[in-house]
Amino acid sequence: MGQAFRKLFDAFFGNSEMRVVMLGLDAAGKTTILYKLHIGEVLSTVPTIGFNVEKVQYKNVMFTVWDVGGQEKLRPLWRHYFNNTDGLLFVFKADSLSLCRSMLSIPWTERELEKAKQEFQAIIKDPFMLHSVILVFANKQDMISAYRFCASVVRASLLYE
Ligand SMILES: Nc1nc2c(ncn2[C@@H]2O[C@H](COP(=O)(O)OP(=O)(O)OP(=O)(O)O)[C@@H](O)[C@H]2O)c(=O)[nH]1
Ligand SMILES: [Mg+2]
Repeated sequence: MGQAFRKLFDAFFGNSEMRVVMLGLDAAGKTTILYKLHIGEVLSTVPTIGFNVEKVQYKNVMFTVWDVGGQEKLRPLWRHYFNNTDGLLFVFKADSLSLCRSMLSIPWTERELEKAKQEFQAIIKDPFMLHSVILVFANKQDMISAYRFCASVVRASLLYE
């Protein structure tokens, strides 16, 4: 996880203040990531109603990171966070079980991944987001267990795409 954030942060390097908005479907892990970045610990979370915002210092850059609730009823509010945003961190659940279900065409997870893709595409088409740096973060990859082989096949095909 650290490497991916380091790359995002390096892309910004040279500026002193940056605004990042973190979006993704509910339970993707956004708030967990926010506090891991902020205090270096994994805290227990509750679903975000509204937003959390924290400042994260990396080298000479101060990032203001907005973590916005991802529940369906809250998604129409995402666009209010787009203005003046330098970076988008889009988080989706890439635990192996979800990916394997998707690969094996089990409908519930397919819809979830498809929904995440649709939401992501809508965000990056918004005029306020056209010049934002984007990082898409495949979270929950620690949840592998028996699905390891299936997951690596899915990951390989995602990378290929
Ligand atoms: N195994 C595992 N669990 C994770 C990971 N990241 C988050 N979780 C768990 O997933 C659940 C949801 O995490 P949150 O950070 O609250 O999710 P969120 O994206 O902020 O959800 P909303 O606020 O509803 O949009 C929590 O129980 C977390 O502990 C991860 O990388 N691995
Ligand atoms: Mg949250």
